[in-house]
Amino acid sequence: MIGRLNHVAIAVPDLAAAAEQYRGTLGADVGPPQDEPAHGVTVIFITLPNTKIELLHPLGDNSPIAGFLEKNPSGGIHHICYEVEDILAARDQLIAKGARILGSGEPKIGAHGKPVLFLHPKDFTGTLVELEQI
Ligand SMILES: CC[C@H](C(=O)O)C(=O)SCCNC(=O)CCNC(=O)[C@H](O)C(C)(C)COP(=O)(O)OP(=O)(O)OC[C@H]1O[C@@H](n2cnc3c(N)ncnc32)[C@H](O)[C@@H]1OP(=O)(O)O
Ligand SMILES: [Co+2]
Repeated sequence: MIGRLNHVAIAVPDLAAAAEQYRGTLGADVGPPQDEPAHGVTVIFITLPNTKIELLHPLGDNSPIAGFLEKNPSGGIHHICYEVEDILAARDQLIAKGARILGSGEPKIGAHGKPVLFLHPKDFTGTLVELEQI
């Protein structure tokens, strides 16, 4: 079911400072900020040779990552995103195996313009898993 690692997401308290750390200190290829109001975040993608890092910062009053940053004020790894070929088929298989899909259960369009879903962290060894259809 899951394929390539699409990205590892890091929630950060200061997006500009984190971007400069990756650009200036780590010499990485850092993209521009992208507001994603439907997801309650602003994201910056960092392109690596074999995957991406997604820097996340809350956007708006009801960001789903606000609680995470309250518990982790310095920031931290927030989720991991795997690629799938058919997100609805993957969802239905996961539900049949007892996994919980977060939100309405219907995919939303993510930062790459592709459908994404999130799986409950308690079902996957304390790790928030995102699936992105490629
Ligand atoms: C623009 C799209 C972009 C893309 O890649 O395309 C994105 O990635 S958008 C990213 C932002 N959106 C989401 O994260 C959506 C899914 N997330 C959620 O719905 C929430 O964050 C949720 C439900 C996972 C957690 O919400 P909240 O922290 O408010 O709830 P709780 O405090 O009740 O947490 C329940 C339980 O889960 C633990 N938890 C929370 N976040 C994480 C995490 N990132 N990794 C691991 N565990 C997490 C939390 O500590 C609670 O555990 P407990 O033992 O009960 O304390
Ligand atoms: Co993501």
